[in-house]
Amino acid sequence: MTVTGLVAGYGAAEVLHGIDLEVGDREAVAILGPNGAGKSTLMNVLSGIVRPRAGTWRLGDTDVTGLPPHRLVRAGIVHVPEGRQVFPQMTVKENLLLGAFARPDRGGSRLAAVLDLFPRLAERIGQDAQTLSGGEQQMLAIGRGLMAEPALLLLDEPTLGLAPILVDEVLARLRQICETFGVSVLVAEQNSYLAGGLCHRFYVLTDGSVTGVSADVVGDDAALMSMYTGSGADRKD
Ligand SMILES: Nc1ncnc2c1ncn2[C@@H]1O[C@H](COP(=O)(O)OP(=O)(O)OP(=O)(O)O)[C@@H](O)[C@H]1O
Repeated sequence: MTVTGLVAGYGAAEVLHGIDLEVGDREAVAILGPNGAGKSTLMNVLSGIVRPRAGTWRLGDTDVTGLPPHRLVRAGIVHVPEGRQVFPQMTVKENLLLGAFARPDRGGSRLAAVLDLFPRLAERIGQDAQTLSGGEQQMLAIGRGLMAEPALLLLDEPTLGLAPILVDEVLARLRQICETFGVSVLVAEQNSYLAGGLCHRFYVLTDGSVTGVSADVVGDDAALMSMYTGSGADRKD
């Protein structure tokens, strides 16, 4: 995906002032940034929930700028929003099959691949989603996103509020998602150390703009903090 000059906001407030970024095929790319930087706004624009004021985004050769959410899903952009939004009174299997609504003919084979990726879900296939732990619900939300056969998966803070052991288990799947499913991933995270070892490339979102940074900067708390607070840091050019 290639995003160019994306501007978005709410009412009088402009939150994104011209975002340029790139996610390559089968790449896991992280958007890092402090609270309120605009990470969710970016995800919501790219998935059609918030309308942009300017800018374009393309998936491969296709201009998908401003399409409504259901058409973006069909085009291959699938959003797993912050907060593990599963259907609580439906089973794990029902939640997963709902994710395949755009491609019902291929739901069965996809289900097997998702259950291979998350064996915890396979063990709980008939259980209501509301009875899963927080980490298992997050796996279910990601699994449901994969059921739609995305080309690009947008993950908004997938580790928020999870116990450390489940954080590792969820994030360890990122590379596997790219490699096994042939999917590109754009993941928004506040915690750089979580994304550091797992993503291929990194951007920092501050003041409504993004800057590409190297893994070294991501691993350097002081450098990141100075970017977050606007006191300058190493750029990767
Ligand atoms: N629906 C909305 N209406 C008005 N302002 C909004 C709305 N959603 C977000 N904002 C504002 O836009 C700014 C960016 O918010 P956003 O949720 O995109 O940031 P974020 O980086 O995802 O933050 P966090 O890490 O805390 O989730 C904030 O100032 C927020 O108050």
